[in-house]
Amino acid sequence: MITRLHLTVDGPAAGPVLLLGSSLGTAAAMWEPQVPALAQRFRVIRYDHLGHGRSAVPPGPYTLDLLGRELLRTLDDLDVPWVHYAGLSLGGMVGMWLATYAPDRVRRLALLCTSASLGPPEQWRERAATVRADGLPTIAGAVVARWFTPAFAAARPEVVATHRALLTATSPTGYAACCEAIAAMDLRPDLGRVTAPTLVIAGADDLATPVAHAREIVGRIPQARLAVVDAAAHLANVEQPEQVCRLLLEHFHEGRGDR
Ligand SMILES: O=C(O)CC1=CCC(=O)O1
Repeated sequence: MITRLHLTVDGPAAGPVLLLGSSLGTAAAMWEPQVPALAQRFRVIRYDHLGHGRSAVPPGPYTLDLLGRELLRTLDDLDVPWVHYAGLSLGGMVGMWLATYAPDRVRRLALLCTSASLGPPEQWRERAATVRADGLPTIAGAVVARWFTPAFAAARPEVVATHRALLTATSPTGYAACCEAIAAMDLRPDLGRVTAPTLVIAGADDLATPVAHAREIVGRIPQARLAVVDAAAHLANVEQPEQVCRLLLEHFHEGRGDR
């Protein structure tokens, strides 16, 4: 099977693989602030979720199980036995799925600005219906307002515009189908199966996936610890690029002797 996921690959061919998963309504470009530093040590593979970026857009609804299995098939296609994994928001949800149901494939895990259960489901189904009917520009203002703090948005309007453009370039079909995956998701009961040492990063000002959601994940994954990044909303890796990069490098570098 040829993978349906679009991949962007950087770094040394022989380096340990670090897989990066992006948030709902973005794509590989979301990780630009971290890639140059990460790619010095790791084979960095950024994938676009199904229905996002340059990946295939099958008709929805999707489930976390579908998104996770698609990624697992991609690793099989690439003959990659295990990865380090970092994912933000939807990327973190898929990372939790992978580390829960294929624990041998994930050596170290970083979960950024994410949640194991992000209700209420009706709101996600309504968002999906709105996007299918009226397109992404209808919701872009409200969504992007949660991606950055007001201070950052005022200081860096060009960064906000770049990320808004990622959102509005996303397929409405793919976006809506992923909203339905989030609506139906509850990863909490099985998080105890995760064996990978896990770093959970939360943005102190994240209204989309508040710090309490990060604490819940830390409470359920056996070897997890929390880092809260100040002056950061939902796209914490964009708003505080150096701090997040340092946290990721430390976490994945600590794993150089694992297994
Ligand atoms: O789009 C949002 O409101 C926040 C979000 C939830 C999952 C994700 O990837 O982003």
